[in-house]
Amino acid sequence: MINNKTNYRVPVLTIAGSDSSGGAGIQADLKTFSALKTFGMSVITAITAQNTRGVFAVEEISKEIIKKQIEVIFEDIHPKALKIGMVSSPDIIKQIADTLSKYEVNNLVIDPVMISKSGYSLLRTEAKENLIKYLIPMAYIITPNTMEAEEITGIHIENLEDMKEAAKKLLELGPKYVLVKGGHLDGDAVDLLMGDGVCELFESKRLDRKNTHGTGCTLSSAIVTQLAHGYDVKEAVGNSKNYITKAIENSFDIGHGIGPVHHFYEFDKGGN
Ligand SMILES: Nc1ncnc2c1ncn2[C@@H]1O[C@H](COP(=O)(O)OP(=O)(O)O)[C@@H](O)[C@H]1O
Ligand SMILES: Cc1ncc(COP(=O)(O)O)c(N)n1
Repeated sequence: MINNKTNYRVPVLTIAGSDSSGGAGIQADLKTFSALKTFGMSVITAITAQNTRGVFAVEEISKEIIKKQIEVIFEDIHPKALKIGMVSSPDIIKQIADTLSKYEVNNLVIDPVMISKSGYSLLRTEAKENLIKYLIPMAYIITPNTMEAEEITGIHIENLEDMKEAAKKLLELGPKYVLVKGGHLDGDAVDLLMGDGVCELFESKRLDRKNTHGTGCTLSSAIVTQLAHGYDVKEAVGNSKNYITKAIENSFDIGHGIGPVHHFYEFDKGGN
């Protein structure tokens, strides 16, 4: 995954919420960006008071400062790839879409975060419509888990066939590719990539681990880094699936609830 395409100076961006306990959200994104040898930047959309046991409060950031953060980044350090994670309100979603539309946006990964592993709603009910109408059509790739794919498409997902049906419906909303993550189904952890003539499965053994806080954030951030390094969509998803599998395998107990996955910062001579 780290080879002559790696360039530690490649700028990447996350637009997401802060997780005070460091396992998910902006913190997971920046850790992944660093571990996968890119220069991470952030636009914070909300502050959550969160730990491994749950989310206890959420305060949304004003849409004016969200707009300003995006503008000053794009007018100075143009990201090679970016992701959008937790965005809880319809107004903030619209603001982000309007602001991004002023710039050339490449490699936009959208992780349509809805509910935390601990069961807290991170997307207001009335925000779903704007997510579908304004943000999803701008994406290069969206990465819903099965519950998010169900919520957006109305298709009940129990198996791979259902995942395929949902992926087709999600593509009709406008993103170039869809990765439906099968982490919440029974059996092996199988993710389905679909779009632009591609239909491919990315599989790993299901790991018996309780500490999966931040898996979705980490996977979508890894995809951002691989796109920024110049990999095509299949390589980017494949490399990222390997990274998240290793990160879950090495996840660890910290705190009293659902602990985080492990990020890898080993020195590697492959980059420049
Ligand atoms: N127990 C597990 N063992 C192996 N891989 C897993 C496990 N749980 C999730 N994954 C993988 O982690 C990634 C994130 O998936 P998922 O947990 O479904 O997303 P989210 O965090 O958005 O709910 C996917 O690649 C999924 O297949
Ligand atoms: C700020 C923020 N963003 C995203 C998640 C989802 O992560 P998970 O599903 O692992 O709880 C989270 N818990 N907090």
